[in-house]
Amino acid sequence: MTVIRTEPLTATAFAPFGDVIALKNTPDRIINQGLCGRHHDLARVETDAEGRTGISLFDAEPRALPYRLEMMERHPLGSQAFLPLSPTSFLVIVAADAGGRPATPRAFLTAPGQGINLLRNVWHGVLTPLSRPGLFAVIDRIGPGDNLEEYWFDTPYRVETGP
Ligand SMILES: NC(=O)N[C@@H](O)C(=O)O
Ligand code: NI
Repeated sequence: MTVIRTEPLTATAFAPFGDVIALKNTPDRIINQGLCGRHHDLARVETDAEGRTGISLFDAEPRALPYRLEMMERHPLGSQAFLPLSPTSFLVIVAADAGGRPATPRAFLTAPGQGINLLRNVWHGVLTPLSRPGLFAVIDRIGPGDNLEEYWFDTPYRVETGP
């Protein structure tokens, strides 16, 4: 089984796949009579003309490392963002496309509280919390058509904690 080692999630490393959603060092705007910092426009939310962007809640069972990666998926019609509703770290697995299937995956561990936005049609593992509660706000495309493509690996990968 091929081993994938986790990397810390950074905006630069994740840029080809999407956005890291986290507080900036300083807010873009101070609003609400000076009582709130707005950290503005942090993610590239995408949808097709037939769809709309919706907000859902996912209550997911936690998994553990080492993690057996058997399948990756992508959403050809829109982006998908995951915002943890608790200060927990979760596992984010992504891959470039290689002729209609995932290339070698990369696995990132979020810092507690970091969220992510996956760009349209980016291969990814399903939401993978590593502790309870696995409660996330999910912002993604709602609409007609098939917005889910799955790829099942002949041989699973084993995702382990990085060096
Ligand atoms: N299927 C679904 O709504 N969730 C997945 O897309 C996922 O990325 O977890
Ligand atoms: Ni998804």
